Amino acid sequence: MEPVLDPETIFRPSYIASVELPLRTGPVNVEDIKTNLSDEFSLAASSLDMSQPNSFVCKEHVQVCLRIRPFTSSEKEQEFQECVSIEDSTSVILKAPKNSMACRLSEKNMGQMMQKFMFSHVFGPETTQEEFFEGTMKQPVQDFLEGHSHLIFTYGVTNAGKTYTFQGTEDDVGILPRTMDMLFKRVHGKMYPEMDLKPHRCREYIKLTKEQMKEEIAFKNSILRLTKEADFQNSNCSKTSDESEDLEEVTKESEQSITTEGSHMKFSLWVSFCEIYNECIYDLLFPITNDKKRKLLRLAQDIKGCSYVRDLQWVQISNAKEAFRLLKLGLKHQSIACTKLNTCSSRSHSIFTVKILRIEDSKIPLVTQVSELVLCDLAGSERCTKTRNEGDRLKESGNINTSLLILGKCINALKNSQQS
Ligand SMILES: Nc1ncnc2c1ncn2[C@@H]1O[C@H](COP(=O)(O)OP(=O)(O)OP(=O)(O)O)[C@@H](O)[C@H]1O
Repeated sequence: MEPVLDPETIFRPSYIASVELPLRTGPVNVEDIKTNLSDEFSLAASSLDMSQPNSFVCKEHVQVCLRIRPFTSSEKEQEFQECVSIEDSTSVILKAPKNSMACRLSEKNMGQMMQKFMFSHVFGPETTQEEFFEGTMKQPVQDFLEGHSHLIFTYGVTNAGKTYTFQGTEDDVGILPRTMDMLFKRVHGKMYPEMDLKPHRCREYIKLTKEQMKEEIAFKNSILRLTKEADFQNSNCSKTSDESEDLEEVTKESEQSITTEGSHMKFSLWVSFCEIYNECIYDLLFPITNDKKRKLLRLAQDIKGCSYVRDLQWVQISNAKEAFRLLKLGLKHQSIACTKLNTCSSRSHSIFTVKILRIEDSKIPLVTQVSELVLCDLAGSERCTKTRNEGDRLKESGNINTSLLILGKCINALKNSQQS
């Protein structure tokens, strides 16, 4: 069914923000999640050198890119096309839709109101998935491989195109599968073969005993077996590529593996996938307990005060295909429902995290660095018309507090990067 178009909400840009996290993140006070963060924002902003124009961007700690999706066929029939115009590669002009209340009011008072917005980069409707990946993700992925942590998130109201940008479609995959493909192409031939070193808490790692390693391998096998069952034939929401054929096209440059590392440097890659749904955190890779309930996870802090999700499963992956299989398994468990504008709307914030252990592979392997790449697809704030998951009582997401948790992480990163 075609969605009902609402002139007040028709301009639906989506944003992708990329935050470089400092090597050591400082404490995130879990209680702060419920506080008003506007003060924090101004604090972080005031600690920047504001004599520099646009100093967020100058220092390159935060990049905010705007992607404007093409109009759908039903939108084309409406008179919305003139609402947004791209001025140049970093700015857009917005006008209220002609028949909207905002337009009528502004015309009455002072003529049609226009607003200009600036971004790190603006991507127009003709931008392909490949071009968008090249323009936004290639550098962060490269930095990540060199040991810098990054937080990437898509942000926008329902139907803006966040999930399309994040996951993509079967024919044209989005930034997440492309990221995994680039990562594995780069570390090709340099994978650490054992599973004895595992990320732990925030940026730590642990050495597994032989017994623990066996358990780890058994767990990985059981998860991968589950992924075989996780096809999307019964789902209306098949959003990812089945196999990695499309990914062959990802940047030619990315096909070169890392050559700058010492010959003993190896990489161990681990992923986790969770969602925040109505303020509760669930593991998307291991969601069902014996009593068929989803296990609720909690935020915790390590001794340095860095926050992490306790008991979240980390799975070691050996190639991009394994990563896609885990992504698909997780998506099967994600909370999805209908909104007025999107029949297949993500109702939770999904967080896919990749951790890389850089390992000096000598007689006694030594982890020299743990870095993380956090990819969040934030739910658009909108009331649902019906839920997909039977028995769901809570039908709304886009929850303010959980969004603030992620924003809080950004602020924290900003503050720390000012200090360092
Ligand atoms: N760049 C694009 N090119 C073509 N189609 C797009 C593009 N971006 C989004 N779409 C289409 O627009 C619709 C809405 O996109 P999507 O589901 O990604 O929105 P969303 O922001 O994730 O919404 P929600 O928050 O409700 O989950 C989908 O049908 C999607 O295929």
